[in-house]
Amino acid sequence: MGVGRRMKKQGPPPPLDETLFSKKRKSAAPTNSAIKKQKTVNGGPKRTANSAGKSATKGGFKKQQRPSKPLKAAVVESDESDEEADGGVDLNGDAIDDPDIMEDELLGAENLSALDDDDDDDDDADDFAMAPSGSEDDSVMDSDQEVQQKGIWSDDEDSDAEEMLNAANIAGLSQRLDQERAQELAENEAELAQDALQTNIAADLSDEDEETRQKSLLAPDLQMLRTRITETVRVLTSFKELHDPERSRADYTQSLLKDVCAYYGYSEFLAEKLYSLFTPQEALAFFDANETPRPLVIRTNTLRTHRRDLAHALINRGVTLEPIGKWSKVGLQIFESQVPLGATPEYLAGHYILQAASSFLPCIALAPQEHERVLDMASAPGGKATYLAALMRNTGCIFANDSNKDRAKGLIGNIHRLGVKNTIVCHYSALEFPRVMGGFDRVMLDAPCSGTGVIAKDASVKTNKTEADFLRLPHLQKQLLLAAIDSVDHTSRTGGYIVYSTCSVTVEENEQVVQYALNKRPNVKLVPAGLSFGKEGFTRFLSKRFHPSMKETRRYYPHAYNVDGFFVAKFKKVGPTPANAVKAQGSAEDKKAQVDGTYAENVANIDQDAGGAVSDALDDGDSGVDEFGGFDDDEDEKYIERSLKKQIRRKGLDPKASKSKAVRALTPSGATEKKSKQDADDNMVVKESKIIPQAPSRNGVTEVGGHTVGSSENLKQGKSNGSMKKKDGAAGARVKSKKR
Ligand SMILES: C[S@@+](CC[C@H](N)C(=O)[O-])C[C@H]1O[C@@H](n2cnc3c(N)ncnc32)[C@H](O)[C@@H]1O
Repeated sequence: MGVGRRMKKQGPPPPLDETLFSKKRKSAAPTNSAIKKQKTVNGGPKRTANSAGKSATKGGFKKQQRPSKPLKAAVVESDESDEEADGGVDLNGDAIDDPDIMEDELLGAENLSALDDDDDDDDDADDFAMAPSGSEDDSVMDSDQEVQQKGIWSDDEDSDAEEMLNAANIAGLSQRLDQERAQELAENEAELAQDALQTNIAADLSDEDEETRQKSLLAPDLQMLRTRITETVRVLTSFKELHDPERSRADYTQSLLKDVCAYYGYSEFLAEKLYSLFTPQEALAFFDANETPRPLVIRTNTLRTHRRDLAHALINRGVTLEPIGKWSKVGLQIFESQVPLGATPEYLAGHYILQAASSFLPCIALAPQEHERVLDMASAPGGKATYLAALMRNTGCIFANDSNKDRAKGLIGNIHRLGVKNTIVCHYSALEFPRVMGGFDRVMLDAPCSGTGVIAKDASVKTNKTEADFLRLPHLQKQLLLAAIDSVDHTSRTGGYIVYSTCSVTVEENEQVVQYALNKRPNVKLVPAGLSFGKEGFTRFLSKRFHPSMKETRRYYPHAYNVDGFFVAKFKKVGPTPANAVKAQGSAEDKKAQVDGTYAENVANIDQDAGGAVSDALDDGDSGVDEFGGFDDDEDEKYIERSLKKQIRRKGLDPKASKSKAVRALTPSGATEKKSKQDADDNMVVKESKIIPQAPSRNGVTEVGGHTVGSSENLKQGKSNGSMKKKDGAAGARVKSKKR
């Protein structure tokens, strides 16, 4: 520890021995020689300050000399000296106003008592020097006296000094003191550095664990991390040529993910999840893009103005802008603005709304027509609902629903400001549709999601999403999507469409949800979203396989299009809702689970319920399954054959040898149908939390992240095989009696 700190911590000076100063006090300022002498005494211990004991001389001297006010006036230039002098005054009973001084005093008092307890301390000399001169301990006095003899002026010196002191040499002296002060500080620094070094040496740097621990305490070297990330990505991209033979791809990937977490601040869990969506190079671009905000975009409200007029008005206010691209006739990208865009007269008059470009996409995909009846299931704060109203030119009727009443208030504000007149706001849980209302021409489900597409807007997503979120959210999304599908009127002359969107890029919240809906509602199919750009949805992801039509869905990434990450899927409802499907939605269990947050735990159970409900509908062979129309028998045949071959292979038989059998299986003979029934039942087991080995489904939608579920194939079987009714006798009976 440096001299300066030691001196501070040594505490307040002892009470003055007035006999030593009585004459000085009366005299004028100390003479130059007196000051010189003092500095000599001060300087000595400073230069040998590395030794703790030696600093005692300095301490003893300083503390005793400072209270002499003339000396202070003439000599004391440094803050430290000031403090110490004041401290001395304070200890003698003067009032303390300066909290720093108070702290010094307290520290000093502590140190004094500590030193009292520690007779063996090297600093004994200090203690003694600091001790009141009236101490009874002779040895203490000796030590103290020695110091005093060095530091205290004699009367002769005093008078010499007085003669020599003048204004000029005070200035010179002051300068020298400054230099000495600077030197002292430098020495202190050096001593501190030395101390720190010694501490490190004592910590045994050779110990690897300790080294790692020390490293982890340091701020990451971002430049080094960045270089390593780039280098690892380079190796992973050309692995064969560039990899170190000692290291596997998994090694490189693990080290890359670790660096990504340190560099960008992701949890390991999320970094891995997002990384798995891309090639290493693209993943890096994605992570980078999440570090910069997307362009600010406004949507022209065509219910109030035209984009050109709005652009002129804003340019006149000092806004630099341009159209966002050919794909939108209403978007304007803002580059610079002299005015707050949320408070311009045009904004207040409802000529535009601040809306991310990617959030236009689901509305363009839904493409509502004038005079239609549209449901926006989760609509607050209304960016999309008000766009739908504009696309419909304020005709027809939009039900803008959101379960969150507070958010619905914001929605109402936007509806008023933008002059929307065809919209009714409600706040049900969307799970309650279509029991609340159904028969819509189109339904928009912009689902609540994890927000992995908008990390640039909300960096907390990097760390606050857990595995439970990716069970809970997809479960809710699946149930909401079934509700959306069931709320549409498949006989709508102009519509019959559902758009599902999220601002997340994870497969769990997108393709898996869509696949679930395809499996549970064979009366819908994916159709082109009508969007001029965007990447195709995954038809396979890791070990998962999705329906080929998944390529009709669209993915948006910040690094690819400079828009928020988004997902859009468009369905066409081609058949009626299964008879018992509505029962599955908004069930008592669903609501309870939603309220008490037990979705994750109940996922398997609830899903089975839902599966049961679907199978109810499927079971009834006579319940007009044909109404589910839109199935392609030829296409199904292909899948059925493939599935049967797989089964044969699993049994250890040669599928080629058994080809005739497999082909026979395609004919609806009783035996094969029974087997098929068994497969269908197996496939109805839906458990998200477990991967259950299952027989493949036979509509081409084989395994979906460990689920296998009912399919169009089941429907046909249900029709031709009355035994399926047994699965839910009650449901079957009910539909049957209705038919009769
Ligand atoms: C992504 S935001 C919707 C944004 C909105 N579509 C827009 O463009 O302004 C998701 C919304 O879903 C709502 N939500 C969550 N769970 C819901 C449920 N069970 N039923 C209805 N709305 C729900 C949330 O309150 C939230 O406002």
